[in-house]
Amino acid sequence: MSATTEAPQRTDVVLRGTDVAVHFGGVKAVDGLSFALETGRIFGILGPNGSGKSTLLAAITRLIPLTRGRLEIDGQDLGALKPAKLAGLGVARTFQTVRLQQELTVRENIQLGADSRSTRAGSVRTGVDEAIARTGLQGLEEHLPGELSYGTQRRVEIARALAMSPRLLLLDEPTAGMNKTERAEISTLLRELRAEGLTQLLVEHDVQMMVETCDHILAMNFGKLIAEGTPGQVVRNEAVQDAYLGRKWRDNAGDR
Ligand SMILES: Nc1ncnc2c1ncn2[C@@H]1O[C@H](COP(=O)(O)OP(=O)(O)OP(=O)(O)O)[C@@H](O)[C@H]1O
Repeated sequence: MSATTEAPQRTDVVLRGTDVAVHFGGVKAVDGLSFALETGRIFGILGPNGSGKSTLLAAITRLIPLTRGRLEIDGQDLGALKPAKLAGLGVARTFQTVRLQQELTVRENIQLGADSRSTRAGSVRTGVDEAIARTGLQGLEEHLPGELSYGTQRRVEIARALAMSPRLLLLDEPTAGMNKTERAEISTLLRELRAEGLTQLLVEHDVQMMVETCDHILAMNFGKLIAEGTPGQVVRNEAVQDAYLGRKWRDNAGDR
């Protein structure tokens, strides 16, 4: 890992969840999660399909109400906040399926992010041109999303989120549809942003990418936390291997 992608040593909590639960009738999509995301670190959520990862992100962004528990950004209770106020708190996200304005160009989509920019202390300032450059979209600014590959559209989503100058960036499978080289580029970008102090929460099925990118991983199954720790600790955890990874990761996790 290069010096520019090291995690800064800070300990203040950006997002805290206490006994967070989201139930859909009898389905306990998220069921009593407690966690603390400290400033300037990359947190990952690992788990099989249906384990509650996207529901947790939706709860954090106030798209789905909590059944129980509490979420706080910088100590402020999210339950009392309208979803539209989240950008002002510096929370930006990308979605599992691309959600770009199809009739707007790449630049115009990214400008939308800049228009809802956070002015909050601790946010990472990124202008529209810088967001375009950092996500490798130069030359594509005047294209419509439909003219771009799926992987490139996902980069536009990341650029739009960066243009919001976030303090907390939530990424739901940001590298889905990307090839190995593109995934490595995104991993490098996320680690550069971490070095600038940006706290990130990453949901991703590519375990290798998670191991290489994250400082701390929360592993979920059936809405509950089954393990957490460094990537190495989590991929060596037997419950995680049984639920999701398979045993090949036991001896193959590296030292992280
Ligand atoms: N709006 C909803 N209404 C009812 N059940 C839902 C709703 N959204 C999610 N669920 C259920 O909640 C559980 C958790 O789903 P969720 O999409 O959060 O899992 P996930 O870990 O993100 O899965 P994937 O990896 O496939 O994206 C699943 O059983 C799902 O069917």
